[in-house]
Parts: sequence; structure tokens; C-alpha cells
Amino acid sequence: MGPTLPQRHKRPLPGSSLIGASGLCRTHVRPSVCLVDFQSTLFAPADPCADPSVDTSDARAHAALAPERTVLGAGAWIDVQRDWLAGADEAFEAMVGQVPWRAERRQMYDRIVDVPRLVHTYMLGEPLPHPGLEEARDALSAHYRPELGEPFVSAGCCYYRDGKDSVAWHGDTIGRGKSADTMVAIVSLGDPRKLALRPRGGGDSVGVTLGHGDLVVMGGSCQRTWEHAIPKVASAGPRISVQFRPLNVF
Ligand SMILES: O=C(O)CCC(=O)C(=O)O
Ligand SMILES: [Fe+2]
Repeated sequence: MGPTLPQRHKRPLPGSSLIGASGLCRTHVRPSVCLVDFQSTLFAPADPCADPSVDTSDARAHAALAPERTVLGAGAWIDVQRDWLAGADEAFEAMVGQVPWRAERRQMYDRIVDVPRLVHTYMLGEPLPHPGLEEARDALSAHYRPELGEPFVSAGCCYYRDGKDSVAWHGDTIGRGKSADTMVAIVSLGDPRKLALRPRGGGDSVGVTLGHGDLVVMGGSCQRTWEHAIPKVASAGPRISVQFRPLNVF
């Protein structure tokens, strides 16, 4: 049996803790660049017709895909949809136990160093470790096809074991992302971590904290005109990121 999901991965009850003492939403790293107003959905009144004895949280199919777009500039944008992945707890547990995680090492000046996270990529046609992830990829392909013109085919997976695991500033520019507009869709599982974004060549960074089941899509010129990173933090539990990409985008 795989590890169980720590209770802290569960979303707080509406109204419980996401607004800090300052009155600012903690999801937004810098209040001046609030990217996404999701309080309206988080704190939406309960459906008066809903049967309170029925827990639909993990039984439901994916919520309708209706992400909120934020234009970053220079042709780049991000779409965000909170709590989108159905069965996120099961998907997290399946991935911890079944993905053939490997540590990466890379040259840094004259040394070989560990890349601080575990990785594995499922290529075109390879089955994913949880059916919810295949449904997610197919739903993303259908939703974005008019704009993207092609499906998402690969699933890059990253396992951040704790707050010391991270990924440095980069764009996904191996392959077509270097010269053409494209999309990278990320489903986040486990503990919340900040996805930071900054324009290449200087400018203020912005950030969006990705929680359990959240979706973010980086689109347009984002991979070549902006960079992104998952910064280290003092303390965090495990997080898994699943990045869906079109053919020949890495
Ligand atoms: O962990 C994430 O959500 C981002 C990972 C990423 O940017 C990458 O692997 O290229
Ligand atoms: Fe990336």
C-alpha cells in the first residue's frame, strides 16, 4: 500500500484560513501583482439544493474546464483553475508508489551535482499511472485544441520531496518552445508550492501558489519570453507536478 496523503493536503474549509491577517490572499505572492482572484470561487455560497450527505469531492468527474487567464505581457499568458483534478488524492498516492522516479545529475562548472527533485517522463502513447491523469490530458487537449492546434502527448513528472527540492529559473525551450508559441499544462498534487515567473531580460516576478489538484497552463510565448521556477522554501511536504506538453516540447 502506498503512503497516505497527509491531512494538510486537503483544502481548507471555505472561510477558514486562506486570508492572512493583512487581509491579503496568501495565494498571491505579491499583493501588487495579484494574478488570480479565486476567492470568488473558494468562498462561493454552498448550493442550497445540494444533498449534504453526498461527498462528491473525489467521485466527480473533472470540473468543467473554465480557467481564468492572466496576460503576462510579451505574448505570454497563464491560465489557472483551482481544484480541477478529480481524484487528486488517489492520483498522488498512485504516483508516489508507481512512477519509476529517478534522480537527475548535471554538470555545474567542474562538478556533477544532484538536481534537487526526482523526475520521470511518460512519452507519447505510454500509459499514465492513474486514469484521472489520462482523462485530464484528454480534457486539456480537447479544450485547448482550437488555440493550440494539436494535443498534449507527453507527461513530465517531478517529485519535490520537501522544501529543499526545487527547480531553478528556466524556460521549457528544448524543442519547439525555443522558437514558437506553445503550451505547457501543469497539474499540481500534494503540498502547495509557488510557481514563480519572471520576464527574460529583467522585470518584476510574479507568482502563483499551486495547491492540491490545481491546474496552471503557461501559454503563448511564455517559454521563450518568460522564465519560471519552483523556489526552495523553509518547510514543505511532498509535491508532485505533472506537466502535459505537445509533441517536441520539453
Ligand atoms: O514543478 C512544476 O510545476 C514546474 C516544473 C517545470 O517547470 C519543469 O520541469 O520544466
Ligand atoms: Fe519548466
